[in-house]
Amino acid sequence: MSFSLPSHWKYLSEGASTIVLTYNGPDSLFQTKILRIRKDDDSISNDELPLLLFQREIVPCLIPEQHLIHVEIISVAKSWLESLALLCADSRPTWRTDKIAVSRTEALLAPNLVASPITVEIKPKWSFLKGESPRTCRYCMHASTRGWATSYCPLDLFSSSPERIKRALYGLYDAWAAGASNQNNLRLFVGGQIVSSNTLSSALQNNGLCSPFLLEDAIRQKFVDTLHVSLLNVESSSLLHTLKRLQRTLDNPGIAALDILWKEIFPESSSFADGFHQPTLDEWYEFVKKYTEQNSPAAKTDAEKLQYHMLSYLLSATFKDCSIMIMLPGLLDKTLSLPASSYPSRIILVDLDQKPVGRFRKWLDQDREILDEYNEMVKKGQTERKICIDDWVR
Ligand SMILES: O=P(O)(O)O[C@@H]1[C@@H](OP(=O)(O)O)[C@H](OP(=O)(O)O)[C@H](O)[C@H](OP(=O)(O)O)[C@H]1OP(=O)(O)O
Ligand SMILES: Nc1ncnc2c1ncn2[C@@H]1O[C@H](COP(=O)(O)OP(=O)(O)OP(=O)(O)O)[C@@H](O)[C@H]1O
Repeated sequence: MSFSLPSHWKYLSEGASTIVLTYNGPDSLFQTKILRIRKDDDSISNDELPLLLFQREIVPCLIPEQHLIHVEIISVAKSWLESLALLCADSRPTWRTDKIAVSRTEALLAPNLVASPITVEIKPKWSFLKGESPRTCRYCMHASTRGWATSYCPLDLFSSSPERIKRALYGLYDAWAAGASNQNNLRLFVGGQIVSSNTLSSALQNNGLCSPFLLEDAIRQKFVDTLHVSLLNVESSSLLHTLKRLQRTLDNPGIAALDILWKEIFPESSSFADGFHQPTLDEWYEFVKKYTEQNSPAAKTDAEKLQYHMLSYLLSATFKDCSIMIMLPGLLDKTLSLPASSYPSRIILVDLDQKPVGRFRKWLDQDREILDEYNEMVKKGQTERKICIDDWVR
């Protein structure tokens, strides 16, 4: 990256582990790319290769290629990252206090998915009901315990009912429009820039995507209708169904059951998953082969069974935390010549990083905490128990 100036990169967005920038310089090599750089975190390794190989070799065994992007590794220098960190400091949300990991020597380049007239990013989260909480889904409990005002339920988004999908989209839009910036389930990009509810209307107008006379409520309606058509399209429905199946089946038998299994096999172990190593690429291959083969022989020993379920849960965590980027040619409009079949132009999954094994303990504790806290809130009358409907039939 030495030939690209840090000032050519513009902050776009970020998650818990990475910051993403778009290119605004003269080099055509980067003009269609984003740069994804890591923050100081509990990442699985100091170099990007294991993450890249996981995305290139393992994920495509489970997700059709047309919903994936090709990611490349590039070298970065410490001074270059330090300059970049300074340049993007003011653009970052104030509540993200973590820093760019300037000592890392590699970053990722990926196709820029927000270059469409409109890109919608949905982070759908968990699509299923868990045994420990047979009525309220994990997302809805977690949102309540965090004091989030939202009517979005992932089980609606992943349902087979067009009405429920529409309800989920209104829920996502309304929470986003209320400006809760730490609610990360919906992000909108217009003309390559991230937009807020305050800037949406002007961004749409400036990009010739809506008339100046369209009121806020009409934009909301049009936006939800456009997204609804896009998600009901065969390719999108099939992707949502695949994601739902992977999340659910890979999570089986669940983190609490895994903890029990762990204790049975390692009674001397001080803590759940303590000493469990990050799977190698070969171990991932072997796992995916067994998972995808219908008639694979059952694990022979308890240790093999544990290894299988640990990898399975680790992989489920990736799919429970990924985001969907939906690229749109504009807002659906009967006066435009574009047929409904052009919505979306593409639908891609991002953030398919391999999760670090150090998270197992966090996941076990967090699930318990969310469940206990939510039950307590219901008991104290601080919230009414939400009933989420899981319509999974295979
Ligand atoms: O545990 P969760 O469900 O809160 O998920 C975390 C996310 O929180 P969310 O609930 O989406 O606000 C969290 O997102 P935010 O920081 O809230 O944007 C991260 O995605 C985190 O994963 P990672 O650190 O990037 O590997 C996510 O952690 P993992 O559970 O995937 O380890
Ligand atoms: N290829 C891409 N093109 C455009 N924008 C992208 C692309 N990949 C990621 N982004 C944006 O950057 C943000 C952060 O990326 P990503 O989700 O991969 O980071 P993360 O730190 O792993 O996030 P999380 O906290 O959700 O796990 C995304 O939410 C999205 O807005």
